[in-house]
Amino acid sequence: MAIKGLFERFKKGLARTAQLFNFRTWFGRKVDQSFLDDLEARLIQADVGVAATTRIIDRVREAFADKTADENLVNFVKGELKGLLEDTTPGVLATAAKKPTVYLIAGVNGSGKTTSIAKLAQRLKDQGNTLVLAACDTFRAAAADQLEIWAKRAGTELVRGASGADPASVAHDACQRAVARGIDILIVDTAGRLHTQTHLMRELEKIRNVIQRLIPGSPHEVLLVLDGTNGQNAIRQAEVFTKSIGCTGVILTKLDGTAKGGVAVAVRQSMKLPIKFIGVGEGIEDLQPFDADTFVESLFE
Ligand SMILES: Nc1nc2c(ncn2[C@@H]2O[C@H](COP(=O)(O)OP(=O)(O)OP(=O)(O)O)[C@@H](O)[C@H]2O)c(=O)[nH]1
Repeated sequence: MAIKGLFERFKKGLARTAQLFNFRTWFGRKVDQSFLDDLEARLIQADVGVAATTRIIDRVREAFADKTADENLVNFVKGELKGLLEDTTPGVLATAAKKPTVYLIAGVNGSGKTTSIAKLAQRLKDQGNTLVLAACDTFRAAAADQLEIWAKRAGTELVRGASGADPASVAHDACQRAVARGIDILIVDTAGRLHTQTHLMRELEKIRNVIQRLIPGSPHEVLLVLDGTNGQNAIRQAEVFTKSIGCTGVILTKLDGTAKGGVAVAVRQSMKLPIKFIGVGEGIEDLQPFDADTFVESLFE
């Protein structure tokens, strides 16, 4: 997508968070303690996180104490946010030297996991890849049904098990099928809720081990889907999942429904996980490669 189109989409999707970054009304104010307190409150409200907020406030104090707030200050804050996001390669996912490439997708129920997989599958298919989707949430038949609908729509194959089947066995079948058919990419959906967290994490580890055994060097990405509207709670989820299955990146969803879009900074800072994609709407085209520059610029529009 052209940069302008991407920018417009980000801008529309991030409009609620952007309301908090409308600092132009503050132009002409003196950068004193009261100004810094107001700036701090906005950053915290946007869920940028305490550590990142403190750093930004300290840096603004250093550079602008007793000056007058103007465009330079806005550009300075933009620069700080971009720096904290440490973006490297927007939306780029690792690929296998020898196919299939495997992406394992995790996240709690309702985070937007299935929808994100559908959007990602469509994107990868449009790029000319062949795909297999594996529905490893065998506890909730509805989850596999939903994925099946999306798979049909995207014209990709789906592997699913009987209700209550061992999720690792579904992963096993999907790996075998992907290898046998010379498929480019296998995307593995997993359950997000079991009766205990320990059980859930153990199941995820088991799936991961099966994939690793059948397709050496995989999974090439373990993507954690986090609901942006959860703000700081998303960080806690990220900690639990990362500890258990070692995530490599994040898909941050539902940023269009929240003023807490600053959580992208908090996730990047506290978890050191790159944000690969963001969800800025329910449409299939609303999963966009995360780009720190575009993200920050659209917050200040
Ligand atoms: N506004 C908005 N809605 C989204 C976005 N991503 C997902 N959703 C919606 O969030 C709801 C939950 O998404 P699912 O994909 O079903 O979530 P899940 O994590 O797979 O949850 P289960 O299906 O319960 O396992 C759906 O109504 C999606 O349309 C987004 O970026 N923006």
